[in-house]
Amino acid sequence: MANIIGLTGGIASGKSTVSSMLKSKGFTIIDADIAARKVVEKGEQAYTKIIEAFGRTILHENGSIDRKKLGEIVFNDEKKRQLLNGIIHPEIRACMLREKEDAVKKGKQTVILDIPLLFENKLEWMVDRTILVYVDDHIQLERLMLRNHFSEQEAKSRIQAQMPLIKKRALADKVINNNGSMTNTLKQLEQIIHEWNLKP
Ligand SMILES: CC(C)(COP(=O)(O)OP(=O)(O)OC[C@H]1O[C@@H](n2cnc3c(N)ncnc32)[C@H](O)[C@@H]1O)[C@@H](O)C(=O)NCCC(=O)NCCS
Ligand SMILES: Nc1ncnc2c1ncn2[C@@H]1O[C@H](COP(=O)(O)OP(=O)(O)OP(=O)(O)O)[C@@H](O)[C@H]1O
Repeated sequence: MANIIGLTGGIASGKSTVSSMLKSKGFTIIDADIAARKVVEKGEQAYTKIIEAFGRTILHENGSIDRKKLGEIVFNDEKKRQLLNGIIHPEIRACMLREKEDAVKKGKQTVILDIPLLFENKLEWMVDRTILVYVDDHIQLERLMLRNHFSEQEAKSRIQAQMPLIKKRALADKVINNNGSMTNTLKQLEQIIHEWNLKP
């Protein structure tokens, strides 16, 4: 039986950083943000539904979805965000479950599902155990502004679209505190791998 681990956190809390560490140890990662990009490629079902719902003004000239434009709309309007979520989330889940099954069939002993909205969307059923990558609010805000070149307002509207990390802490099986150095984060991750006896 493979171990299915849910890796979650908040925007810019450090999930990709932790998932890179896991990848370099040979673990298989299935990333919801990557699935979200695949399922909206030109010609996919969700692509057509998004145009029907949001109009052609959210497209680049080449017909692909302008993520910056769509992001500005949905992170400033909860109803529109829910409209997008309703279109895209079922497709993301189906895509991730297919990839997970493929990995299990290939004999992987552990499969990591990196899902930012795992707790918001009550997706605990998809995984056996959960790891939360946590940071304090002010560090999350700083790192998000720095990484995405967002204004404070832009960063806050994205953070506020998610369940506060402090609430997620209470729901996770393990918490990695990513306030400190990457080395410190790696140490905490290695402790969990050891404790849960995870093998790629
Ligand atoms: C709105 C979109 C086009 C913005 O694209 P952009 O390239 O700027 O951001 P990206 O997709 O890399 O997401 C970055 C982070 O934003 C957060 N986020 C994205 N979508 C949402 C959402 N609907 N609600 C809350 N947080 C979200 C996540 O923490 C994610 O890791 C895109 O995020 C999207 O299609 N979102 C809907 C799908 C979704 O919920 N994805 C999250 C993973 S399930
Ligand atoms: N321990 C750390 N010390 C300093 N900077 C860090 C640390 N961990 C992550 N970062 C930086 O913070 C930013 C956010 O980290 P990362 O991209 O891993 O978060 P994420 O949770 O995957 O974000 P998102 O879900 O929004 O893509 C990145 O620029 C990353 O390099």
